[in-house]
Order: sequence, then structure tokens, then C-alpha cells
Amino acid sequence: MEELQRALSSRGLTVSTLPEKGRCLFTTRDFRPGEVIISEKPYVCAPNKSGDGVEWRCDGCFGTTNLKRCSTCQVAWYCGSNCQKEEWKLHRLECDALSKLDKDKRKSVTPSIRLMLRLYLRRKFEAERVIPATAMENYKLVEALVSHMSDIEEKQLVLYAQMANLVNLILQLPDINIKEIAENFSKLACNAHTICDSELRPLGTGLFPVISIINHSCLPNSVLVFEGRSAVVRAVQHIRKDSEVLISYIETAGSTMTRQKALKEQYLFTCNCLRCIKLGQSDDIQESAILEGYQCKNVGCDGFLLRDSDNIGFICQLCGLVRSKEEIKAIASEIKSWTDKALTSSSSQSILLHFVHGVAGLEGSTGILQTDHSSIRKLIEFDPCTAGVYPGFHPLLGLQYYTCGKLEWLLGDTENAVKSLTKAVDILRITHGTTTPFMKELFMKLDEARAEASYKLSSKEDE
Ligand SMILES: C[S@@+](CC[C@H](N)C(=O)[O-])C[C@H]1O[C@@H](n2cnc3c(N)ncnc32)[C@H](O)[C@@H]1O
Repeated sequence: MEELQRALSSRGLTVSTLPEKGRCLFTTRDFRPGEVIISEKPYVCAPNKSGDGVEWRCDGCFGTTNLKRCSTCQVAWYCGSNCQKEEWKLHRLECDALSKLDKDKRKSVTPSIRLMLRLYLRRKFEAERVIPATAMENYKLVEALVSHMSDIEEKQLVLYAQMANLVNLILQLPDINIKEIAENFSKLACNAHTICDSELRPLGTGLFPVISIINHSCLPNSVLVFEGRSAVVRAVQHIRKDSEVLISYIETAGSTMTRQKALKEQYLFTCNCLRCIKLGQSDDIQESAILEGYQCKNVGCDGFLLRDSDNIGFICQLCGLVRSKEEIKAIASEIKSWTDKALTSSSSQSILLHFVHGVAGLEGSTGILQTDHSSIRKLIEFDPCTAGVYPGFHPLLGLQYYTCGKLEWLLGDTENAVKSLTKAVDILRITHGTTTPFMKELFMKLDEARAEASYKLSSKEDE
């Protein structure tokens, strides 16, 4: 801990403890918006299944192209020899262990199981000094993570025990016990982070034991993004010396009830941040209607359906009509599939067709107002910043302006495209920095849109 404190103090940070939160990360100097507070490589990480037709991602870069399966274990995938070489140190023993499994057992090796296998292999390598332990990277930091073992439900404990058995069976290391592995699964559940690309699409899961000291707020002063597999926390506002660094663990564009439920279920605490305690009951109903309201299907009724407190379905706040959860889920998934098609289409006409279809679904069937890119226009009109849903600089907001700008450009509305892309740049340079390939592409798009807009303007003046 002393070593960690020393390493953090050179970065203007310190770890303190608060009775209601446990460990917290505090600043010992001011940080300006956009400044990197801390960055960390994953102690261990594993790719997710990709879900877009290709089952796996490369173990090294999490990419999905040119993948070849490890011929020995048949579990790991690589996009080329560079990634394979980089990963070999950790994969060598994992590969040995996995290749002894029968085909059926190999199928149960999920990303969570692989993360745990790698955690124990990393611990072994550290003990044998194959991988050096440093102030910011050592197994002691994993031991210090909260596990909430005494708060989790019996059913969950049984699941962790089954997963721990599988890990034990695969590794067969002499010095691990099942109870400890089960506790580590519980630690992963409330400490691991989903590694996303610049557009916040999930790629994998990683454990970042120092960044895991950062607590949650629904009105955070910082944001966690990823550059490759590394986690980067940036200030999204001016953070004064002696302030707690806070990020959001969840999607903040949800009602207080939804946010509290998500935090309780996964992280086992009740959030008392300013946004959670500020809202009275009536405000929360209004906030819920804006963020999660489903339009009533009764002809002539302008009411919004909200999740009822027993969580059976959705009830109209005006006429009392109830729609089942299943009905709402089916409509939401149909809209999502249209808008996904819109965002992956290559021709502008196809993008528009799918987008319009998606928005028509949004307006006609349910009026869902959520923060995927599909509902962009509605979200932007609703102005989530002023509604207090996002802090001034939030990656999702920047990405929504980016998508909006691209769509406006495709529609030939270059003037508005420039406005939207400028807003995207203003936000994303704070949350994402300025040097990543994603940001360079955005800067280039904005320059091109500006050039096109001024060409159009000068052509008009010449007429
Ligand atoms: C990723 S850890 C954060 C660091 C943790 N405080 C520690 O002592 O290691 C997540 C856990 O911290 C606690 N936590 C995070 N944010 C909190 C908050 N706003 N209020 C209360 N507890 C919080 C919860 O116990 C949660 O499960």
C-alpha cells in the first residue's frame, strides 16, 4: 500500500478510506478538463465473444479479422503472429491446461473463466518472478479488492462455486482453494471493467486493480475510456485538489430507480450521490418519463408508460393501461435491429431507410427514449446535459453528435453536419483526448465537412 501511495503521489493522487464507501481515490492537486488522471494496463483481460457472426476475438488486440485458432488448445484466437507472440507468456501454461480438457468442457470456458485462469497464472508468474511485481501491478492489489461475499445471494454463491470448480479442474495448481477462487469471481463482478472501443462497443473484460479503487457517482467528475486495452480516466470538469475522483459504473441516462437498481444488483451499494438524493418522488416520475417512458398505445392518450414498482410490466401514468414486459421487450428489440442495420449499412440510402424505419418505430410504437445511437435526434432535442443526465462532457453525448453529424452530411445538410461534428469534437477531445486514431479521423471528417460547406456557400454566392 505504501508503494502504491508513493506511485500515486507523483501523479497527484492518494488513496483514502471513507466509512460508507471503503477505499476512495482523492486528488492532491487540481486537474483540468480533459487531463488524464490515471491510466492503467489490464492486470489480466480476456476478449468477449464478438456476437457479430464471428464467435471470438483476437486475444491480443480483440480484433475480429483474419483470426486463426490456437491449434493446441483450440480456445484462444489470434489475428497474426504479433499478437500471438505478445500473449504467449501468459497463454503457454493456459494452453497446456486447456488442451487437456475434453471437447465438451472446453465449451464451458467462457470469457469469465479465462479471466480467472489468467488471474491465477499471473499470480503464479509473479511468485516465480517470471513477471515482475510493481507498485501498480501486483497481486496484493487484487487481494485488496472488495468482494461483498457476505452480501451475495445463495444462488449466486452456488454459481461462483461451480465456476471455481471448473477453474480448479483446469489449472490443477497445488496452492489454490475453491473458496478463494469463488471469492475472486465475486471480486471480478464488482471490480472488473468492460473494455470498449472508442465508440463504446464492448470488446472484452479487464481487471484494473488501481482504477478499481475509484468509486461511483451518477454525476461523475471523470470518465473511464479505453485506448486499445489500456484504461484511461480523464477529468470531465475542473477537479480541485482534495476532491474524490468519481466515475460512473453504469449508464447514467436512466431514472433514479433504474440506476439504483443496477448499482444495488451488481455493486451491492445504495448510491447517495447528489443526483440520487436531490430528486423527490415526483421529479423522479418526470425524469423516468423522459428517459424511459414508453408511449401509451391507447388512441388519444398522451400518457407515458413506466415500469411499475412490482416490475411486472409498464403502466400508463395517465390512463392506467398496462403493457407486459414481454410486449415492450419485443418492440424494443425490433427497433434495435432496424437501427443496428442503419448503423452498419454501407450505402447512404440504406442507412437512411433503416434509420427512418427505426425512428418511426420509436415514435409510433413505444416512444422509447434511450441512449443508443438510434435515438440520437430525440436525445439531442431533449438536451440531456440540461436535464442533468450527462455531465457537460460525456462520451455518449459526443458520439451521438458524431453520428448525427455523419447522418446530416449524408442527407446533404452540410451546414448542420459541421455544427454537429464541431459539438462532437468539443466533447470528445475532453473525454477521449486528441491523439487516438479515432479522434484523428473525427478531426479529418470535420475539416472535410467544413471545406464542403464553404464550397457550397461560395457556389451559392456565385449564382
Ligand atoms: C470498484 S469498487 C470501488 C472501490 C471500493 N470502495 C474499495 O474499497 O475497494 C466498487 C465498490 O465500492 C463501493 N462503492 C463504490 N461507489 C460507491 C458509492 N458511491 N457509495 C457507496 N459505496 C460505493 C461499493 O461497495 C462497490 O461495490
